[in-house]
Amino acid sequence: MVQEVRTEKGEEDPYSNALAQLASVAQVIEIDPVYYEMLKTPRREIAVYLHMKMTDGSVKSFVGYRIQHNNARGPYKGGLRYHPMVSLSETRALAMLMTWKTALIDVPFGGAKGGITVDPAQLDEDELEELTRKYVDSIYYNIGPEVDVPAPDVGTNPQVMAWIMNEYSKMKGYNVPAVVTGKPVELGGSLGRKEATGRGVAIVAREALRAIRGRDIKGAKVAVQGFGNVGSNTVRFLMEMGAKVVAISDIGGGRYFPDGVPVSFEKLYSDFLASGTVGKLPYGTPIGNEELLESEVDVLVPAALENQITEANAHKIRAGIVVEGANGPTTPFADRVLERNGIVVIPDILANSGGVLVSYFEWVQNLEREQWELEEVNSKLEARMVKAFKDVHKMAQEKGVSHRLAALTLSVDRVVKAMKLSGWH
Ligand SMILES: NC(=O)C1=CN([C@@H]2O[C@H](COP(=O)(O)OP(=O)(O)OC[C@H]3O[C@@H](n4cnc5c(N)ncnc54)[C@H](O)[C@@H]3O)[C@@H](O)[C@H]2O)C=CC1
Ligand SMILES: O=C(O)CCC(=O)C(=O)O
Repeated sequence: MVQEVRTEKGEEDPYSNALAQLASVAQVIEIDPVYYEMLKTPRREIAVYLHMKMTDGSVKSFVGYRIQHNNARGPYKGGLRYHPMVSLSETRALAMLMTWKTALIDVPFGGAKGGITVDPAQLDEDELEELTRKYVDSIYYNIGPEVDVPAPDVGTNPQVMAWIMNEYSKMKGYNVPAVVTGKPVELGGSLGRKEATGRGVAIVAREALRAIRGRDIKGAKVAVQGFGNVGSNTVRFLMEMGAKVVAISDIGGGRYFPDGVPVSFEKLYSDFLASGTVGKLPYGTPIGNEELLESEVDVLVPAALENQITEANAHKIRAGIVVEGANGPTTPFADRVLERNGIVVIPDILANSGGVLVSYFEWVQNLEREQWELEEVNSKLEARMVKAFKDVHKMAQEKGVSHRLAALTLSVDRVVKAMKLSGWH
């Protein structure tokens, strides 16, 4: 028993929830106690303090993390988050989720996550670049194409990835595109990576609705919370599939469209950019975040942050299925309530794995100095997402367990096998 690992208490502590998920797997398959103990904690935790001279001459300090959970199946892999609520517990939990996600979608990576506790909207472009470069300088010895490969997450984007690549490459003395994924295409990023997570969420929603409810995605009513990279692309591909997107939201508010979004996705997105938030779109009726989550739809996609479906609102959810675009949007308590109410949850590690899958494609392209056509990326993404869904669905049916437990069980089993074969003990 590792005594120093303490977690905050409460339903919404991300690391406690990640540990609870791991414990649930141990009820389904036998996990050698040595490996179970190893999986409960990350292999390495890095905390760095970044001191910055701001544009106005003041000095500010920020804390950044890189948590490396497991690398039995390959280099550590996972996104980098810039958000004021970034914490050690959250980053630990997200790193563990990445280990399960890479195993489930079966790419040769382990799991990691990084973050800086900062509101990027409060920094100007120069400050953001400087902060990113300082972070890279501080974790330089612990990242690299064969070591740990960061990628975008909440509050970061291809530009931030470009700075990471450049700072790392400067220190190496030569160009190292494979140190990071989600880069701009001009710098070796993969075609299709930016849209990949949302595309994958839409594919999994389509498959799940068909397999579980016997319904076609065409005409199905959908609500999507969050309109960033994942949320907006999920809306885009669901609209392309003919779904009726009746509610969308972001941090600035939401909009309800009883008959579906009344304009094309391109128009919706340009109106969103012009108004700066979904809450100020010139059409649709205003809808609150809670109301959106509780709307009566075939598919609900939480695609913002953790802990959106909790003890407080789980009993009010009226969706047919919940497809987790975000990481950790449903607490374990809420999971049980939804299951009892017959609402199927398609878990994060399956639903949003399209992002890391195309990150893997990007890494391969970088190592081989190749650029794949968009069609090749998208058709590989489609095939792998459909297969992953089918594997999880089959396991859920055979074992009579939730899709989350089936997905976690498949993943943990693969990671434990890799640890065992490598002789970890
Ligand atoms: N970017 C990626 O490729 C991947 C992201 N994810 C997960 O998807 C989720 C979203 O990530 P991104 O779209 O990349 O981040 P983002 O920073 O691009 O967008 C986040 C969105 O959530 C909204 N939001 C924040 N708080 C909200 C609230 N209380 N109510 C409604 N909306 C709120 C923001 O306004 C924004 O629209 C996160 O959980 C992330 O870890 C998972 C897999 C890959
Ligand atoms: O693309 C990646 O490497 C990881 C993206 C990520 O952070 C996630 O899937 O949660």
